[in-house]
Amino acid sequence: MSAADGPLVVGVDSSTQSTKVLVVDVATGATVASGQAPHTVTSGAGRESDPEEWYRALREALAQCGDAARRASAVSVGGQQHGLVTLDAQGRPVRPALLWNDVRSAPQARRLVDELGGAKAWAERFGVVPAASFTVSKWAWLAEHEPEAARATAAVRLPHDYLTGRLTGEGTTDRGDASGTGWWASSTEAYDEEVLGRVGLDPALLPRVVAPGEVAGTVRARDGKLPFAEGTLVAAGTGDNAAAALGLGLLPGTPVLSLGTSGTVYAVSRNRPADPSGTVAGFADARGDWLPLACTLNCTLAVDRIAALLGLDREAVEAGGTATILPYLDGERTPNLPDASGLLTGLRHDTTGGQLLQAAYDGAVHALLGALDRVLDADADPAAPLLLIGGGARGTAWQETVRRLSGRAVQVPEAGELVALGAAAQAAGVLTGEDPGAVARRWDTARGPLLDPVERRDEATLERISGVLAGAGALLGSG
Ligand SMILES: Nc1ncnc2c1ncn2[C@@H]1O[C@H](COP(=O)(O)OP(=O)(O)O)[C@@H](O)[C@H]1O
Ligand SMILES: O=C(CO)[C@@H](O)[C@H](O)COP(=O)(O)O
Repeated sequence: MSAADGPLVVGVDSSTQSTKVLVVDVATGATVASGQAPHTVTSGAGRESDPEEWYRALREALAQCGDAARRASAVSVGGQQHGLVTLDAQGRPVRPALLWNDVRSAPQARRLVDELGGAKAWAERFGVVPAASFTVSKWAWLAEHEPEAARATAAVRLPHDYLTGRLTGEGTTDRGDASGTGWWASSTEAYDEEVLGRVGLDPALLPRVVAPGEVAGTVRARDGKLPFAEGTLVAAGTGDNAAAALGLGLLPGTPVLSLGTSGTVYAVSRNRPADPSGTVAGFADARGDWLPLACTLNCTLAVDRIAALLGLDREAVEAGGTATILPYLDGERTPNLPDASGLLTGLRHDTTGGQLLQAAYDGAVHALLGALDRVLDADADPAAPLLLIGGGARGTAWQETVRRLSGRAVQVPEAGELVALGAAAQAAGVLTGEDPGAVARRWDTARGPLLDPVERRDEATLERISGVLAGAGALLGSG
């Protein structure tokens, strides 16, 4: 933390496990204060969180920033993508939010794909093929299972829209987060009335899509519990992956691997993506380009859970052995196996606990690397380092697994909170008129150690995992 040279901005990351807040000096990019507060996520069949708790966590994290937050001139919120927030006429949640990793909506997703012309038609029109994660599938689930809650809903929001609305009192979103709903068509860059009609959602319930660089509103301190002065600028905000892309000042050709509750792999592209296999979601970014992205449901939490079951520290991995783990503890999205559970095979008398733990890391990274080339444009430089971010990027076992299985150079930015930093860059952009990507590059946010590529990628392990996956169809719920 350092003294500030310029005006201050606040960047917020409201992600699955917690809210993180940074107060950043616009002139230098230095973090002058930070805060963090946890969220509660239900376990069991679904994954739900109370949006009011996100707001309490935001206030708590801001309070930890002390006077610095009170001096901020602009604020922006990055949030976990896809979550369905349903509000009543008073703006209060009708029920807890259905989160991106809640797979109960898988049957509704499959039905929507069939009803609107199949996967290819969806990819071409919407950029995405609905999976359980997408908001449209969640609304269809709600309408079917809790029709009273659907009827009581006066406004539908994404997590970052909800928090932005608590700041401004207005219903807004941005193209980045809207592109993960399944009711925003990437081909027209607008809400799609046909799909909304199909799931019985009135377009009037949806937020206004704020254009890149436009202000969402200003702080209205209606409850007096926020540190911001009334009139503080509020930027559009965006989904957490699009915010991290801003935070890295990402340019086309550089891939990002994010290791958090979700694992994601993505790149910025000037070309609108349309992958009919559904592996790569053709999201919009927050600046006017595109963000082809693949996402897994099982990343750091799944590997930490397996370490806990083995009674091992998360770094206690050992090389060798023949074990394969598909760590699909929450079902899986990439590959699209919402009904799957974790699978262990190849166990021998001499298999060690450390080898099992390494197999869990390998299984978590395998699916992400399988999509790596598909998120990059054909002319991307294969020597460009992979940027490794998210909580897991701090771990040596994660870093070494990615190096060994990708064969690429890996760069680990020193800045830990790239989603919050991206939101801060967006807030700085509305203050100074700069492009947020250029702000992040000026702040040199991607700076960090560069780990050389390994001599030879570990193809044998990747092939073994692919083989297990191909042969385990019925066990994984796809047979
Ligand atoms: N030093 C570390 N080494 C490995 N993993 C870590 C480390 N610190 C945090 N993590 C992992 O980071 C995860 C949280 O990452 P984060 O990106 O903040 O998640 P999310 O954005 O989904 O809330 C935790 O599940 C934890 O396993
Ligand atoms: O669903 C996706 C991306 O499509 C996830 O990446 C969510 O956006 C949640 O992110 P984290 O909380 O794991 O950062």
